[in-house]
Amino acid sequence: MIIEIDDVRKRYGERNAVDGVTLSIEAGEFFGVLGPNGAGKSTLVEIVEGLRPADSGTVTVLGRTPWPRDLDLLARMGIQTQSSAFFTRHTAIEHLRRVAALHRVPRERADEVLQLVGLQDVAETRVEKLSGGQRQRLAIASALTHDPELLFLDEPTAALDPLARKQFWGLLKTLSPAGRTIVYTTHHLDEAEALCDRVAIIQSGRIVAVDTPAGLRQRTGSANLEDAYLKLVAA
Ligand SMILES: Nc1ncnc2c1ncn2[C@@H]1O[C@H](COP(=O)(O)OP(=O)(O)OP(=O)(O)O)[C@@H](O)[C@H]1O
Repeated sequence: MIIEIDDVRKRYGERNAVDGVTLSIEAGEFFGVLGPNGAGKSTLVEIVEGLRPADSGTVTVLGRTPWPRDLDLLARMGIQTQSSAFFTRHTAIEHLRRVAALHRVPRERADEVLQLVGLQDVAETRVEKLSGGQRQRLAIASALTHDPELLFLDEPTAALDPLARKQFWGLLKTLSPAGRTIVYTTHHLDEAEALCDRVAIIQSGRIVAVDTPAGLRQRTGSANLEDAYLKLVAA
């Protein structure tokens, strides 16, 4: 298992943001984390990333404990967030070269990841001039620069129009070759259905279901994951 979460809890005042979650994610899985606003998805994922501590329970990531912060472990993870930081006055390629330098990987890796996310045509465009979709691609390229074994994606298609979003799926599908594990948080259930090997549905800090999209459809007698999700969170 790449990620093992055992009875993790996190409270903010009176609120149980994460309320006893136990979950394992295998190497090479494209794993979706789904759930309503405020369900505790970000809190759980941030605990796994080592960005915040749990109150109780244990988390093991790549055989190590993410909190207190483990720099060796961080070097093996790529994290794309909604607020991914950019060197905005740089061009796209300069930005990626800075990121490559921070990770101490060869400069050429910047060109590789630029190409991987399809941004070669805007290599010399300043980051602040990129469109929302191009920035999303750049955020993913940044998270991939050091070729992490484990990649966290937080709503990578949030800023995209419906057509661009579908086109983006092609890119997302290429991100998990060679056993890379992906933990992917989203509200887009069609996307989760198209991309994820398994998903966890979280509600009020607890796991409602963990299964393949097909398993959830079958279990709930639903035509698609969105219907299955709506039945499960309403139950
Ligand atoms: N730093 C914090 N301080 C206090 N409460 C917090 C903090 N972070 C999250 N919460 C609360 O914990 C609960 C879970 O929030 P979290 O952001 O993990 O949910 P989420 O599932 O990621 O939601 P969304 O889909 O809206 O991003 C919410 O009630 C939220 O208000």
